[in-house]
Amino acid sequence: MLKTHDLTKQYGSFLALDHANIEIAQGECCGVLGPNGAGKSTLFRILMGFLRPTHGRAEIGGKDCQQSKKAVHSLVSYLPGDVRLFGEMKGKHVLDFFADIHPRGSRERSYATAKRLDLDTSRRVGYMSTGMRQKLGLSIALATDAPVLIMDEPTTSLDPNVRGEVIRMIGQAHKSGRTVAICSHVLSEIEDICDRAIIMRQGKIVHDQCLQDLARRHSVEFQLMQPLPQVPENIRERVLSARQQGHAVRLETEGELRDVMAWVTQLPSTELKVTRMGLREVYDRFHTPASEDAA
Ligand SMILES: Nc1ncnc2c1ncn2[C@@H]1O[C@H](COP(=O)(O)OP(=O)(O)OP(=O)(O)O)[C@@H](O)[C@H]1O
Repeated sequence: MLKTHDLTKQYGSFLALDHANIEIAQGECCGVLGPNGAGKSTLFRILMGFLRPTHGRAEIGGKDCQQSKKAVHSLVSYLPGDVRLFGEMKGKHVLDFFADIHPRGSRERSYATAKRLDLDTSRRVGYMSTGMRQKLGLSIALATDAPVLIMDEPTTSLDPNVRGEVIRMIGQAHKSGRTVAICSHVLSEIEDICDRAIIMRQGKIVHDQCLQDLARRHSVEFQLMQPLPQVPENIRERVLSARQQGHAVRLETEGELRDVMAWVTQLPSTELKVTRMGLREVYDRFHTPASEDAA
C-alpha cells in the first residue's frame, strides 16, 4: 500500500533521509521510531508530496507521491507533527472546512470525533491551548474514511486520558482494515496498536521489528557462581544470546520458555528473573548513547 524506494532527502549538505526503503502492506499498522531529528517527519512529508526527495521515490496505493499528489491525498488522512490551523476561525468552522475539502471527509464524523475527545469547538483556534489544537487536528484527520492514515506524533501535548483515547481510535481504524503509519516517542503506544516498528537513526532505517515476534522474546537473568556451561542442544535454537559478566548471566530467548527454564533451574543459579522483552530493549540497542557515538 505504501512503498519507498531509496528515498533520500538532503537539506543543503545535510542528509536527513538516507536511501530509505520501506514497505507497509495494506491493513498493516507500522510504527516509525527514532530520536529527534532521525528523519521521521521528513519521511512523512515526502509521502504527502509536501517535500521533494533528492533521490528515490515513494508511492501510496500505486500512485507516485510527487507525480500524483491529488490521487494520493484522496487516499490519505494526514496529521502533521506541527498542527497549524486558522487562528481566526472557530473550531467548528475549521472542522467544516476540512470535512468539505477532503473527498472522504464528513462533518458528522468530525463533530463526533471532537466530542469523543471532549473538545469545545465553539472556541476560536487562536484562543485554544496547544492540546486543544492537537485535538482539533485529530478531529480532522480521524474523521475521514481514507484507507491510509499517516500520523506524525498524534498524542503530543495531550493529557494521559486523551492519549489513551486517541490510541484506541487509531487502533480501531487499524482493526477496521485501514493502513496506518504512525510515529511516536511513546514506545508503549506503538506496542499497543502496531504490527511492526521501524527504527530510524540519522536518516537510515536501522531495524524492522515484527511486534508479534517480540512478544515471544524474554530476558532470563540469574546469578551463577561458576562459568556458564554450554547451552544444551535441545534449546540452542531458542537461546538467541547468552552472556556472563562476573556472576551475572543474561539469556535472551525466543518462543516457549519451559525447556530453557528447566535447564536454568537445574544449574546452581540464584536471583532468577524473567522479563518479557519489549520495544524498549530493541530501541535501546540502536539508541543508547554508545550506539549513537558508534554511528
Ligand atoms: N527545512 C529544513 N532545512 C534544513 N534542515 C532540516 C529542515 N527540516 C528538517 N531538517 C533537519 O532534518 C533532520 C530530520 O528532521 P525531521 O523533522 O525529519 O526529524 P524527526 O525524526 O521528525 O524529529 P522529531 O522527533 O524531533 O520530530 C533534522 O536534523 C532537522 O534539523
